[in-house]
Amino acid sequence: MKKLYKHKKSAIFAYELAERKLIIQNIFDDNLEIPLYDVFFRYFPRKSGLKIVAVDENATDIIDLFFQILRDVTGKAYQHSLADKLIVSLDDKQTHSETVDIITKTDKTILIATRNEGKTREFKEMFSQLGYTINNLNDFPDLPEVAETGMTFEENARLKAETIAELTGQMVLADDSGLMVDVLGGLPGVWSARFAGDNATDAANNAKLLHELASTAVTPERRTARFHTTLVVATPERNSLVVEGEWLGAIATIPKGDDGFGYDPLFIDDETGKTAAQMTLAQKNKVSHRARALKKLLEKWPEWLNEITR
Ligand SMILES: O=c1[nH]c(=O)c2ncn([C@@H]3O[C@H](COP(=O)(O)OP(=O)(O)OP(=O)(O)O)[C@@H](O)[C@H]3O)c2[nH]1
Ligand SMILES: [Mg+2]
Repeated sequence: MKKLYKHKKSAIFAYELAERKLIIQNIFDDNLEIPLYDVFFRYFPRKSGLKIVAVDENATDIIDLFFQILRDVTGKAYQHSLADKLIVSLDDKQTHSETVDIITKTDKTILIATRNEGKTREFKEMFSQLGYTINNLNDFPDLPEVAETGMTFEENARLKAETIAELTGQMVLADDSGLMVDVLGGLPGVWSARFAGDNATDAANNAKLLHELASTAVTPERRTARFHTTLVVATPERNSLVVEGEWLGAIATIPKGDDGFGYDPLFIDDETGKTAAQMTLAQKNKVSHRARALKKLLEKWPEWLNEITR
């Protein structure tokens, strides 16, 4: 996509001015480019006038921003005023007078259907850059435990997201994830949290993993593994949005590093040779299975959100 515009103050970029449709994107960090659903709007003429969908931003700010972009992109000094109608003028002549239908969503909180504080910390860091506050199920002690009875990551992520969305009436994001070790035929997989038994600690799961690999006399080349995440976003009234992400690596022979959670001290990143627990939160959030899945989610988000607001 051709980059048309760089906003002077914010890290906002405009792409693709085709069919009178403008998509604004933001830069998530150095590597990840995502549609910024937070400053997302669509501009398309309809019989009844112009429809602008502004999500999670003040609608008039978005309109001001739109005209600033229009001026920069066209090089023309468009002016506008917004009262009952949106009036657009160029060189003191009125060029447009249209009724405006503005839909603004201001809820900047996302409920993550998890009790895992390690996952939550990662989501908080990723979403804070988009101005979102994250809650998890530990903030809602009255909500019931959702049993992970599925045989796949998607089934479990759907169970968590869709059950909690039904119960709360809110938009809910769920993550089902796990470690898949090749020589163990993909185990612990969906059973990663329970590998050493129900309510197992991270230390017990790690010890069990090392034991399994030791007993099969696994050579270093045969210790390949991947982390997998399936994310599901659900609302009571829509089909859920499902994406996944994977991170390739290998299992260490001894734990290394103090950061992260779960199997992080044993998971060696293919690219850097560091364990996930030797990375800072910001480093892990650039390459992890969860970050990759979230990037895909944010790419699909505007279109999916637009279906909801119709
Ligand atoms: O070292 C790790 N770094 C990670 O980045 C990671 N992501 C997932 N995992 C492991 O996989 C289980 C998920 O199981 P899971 O998706 O059912 O989550 P969970 O039961 O812990 O919480 P909830 O979200 O279900 O409430 C977790 O407990 C961890 O053992 C990870 N380990
Ligand atoms: Mg779980």
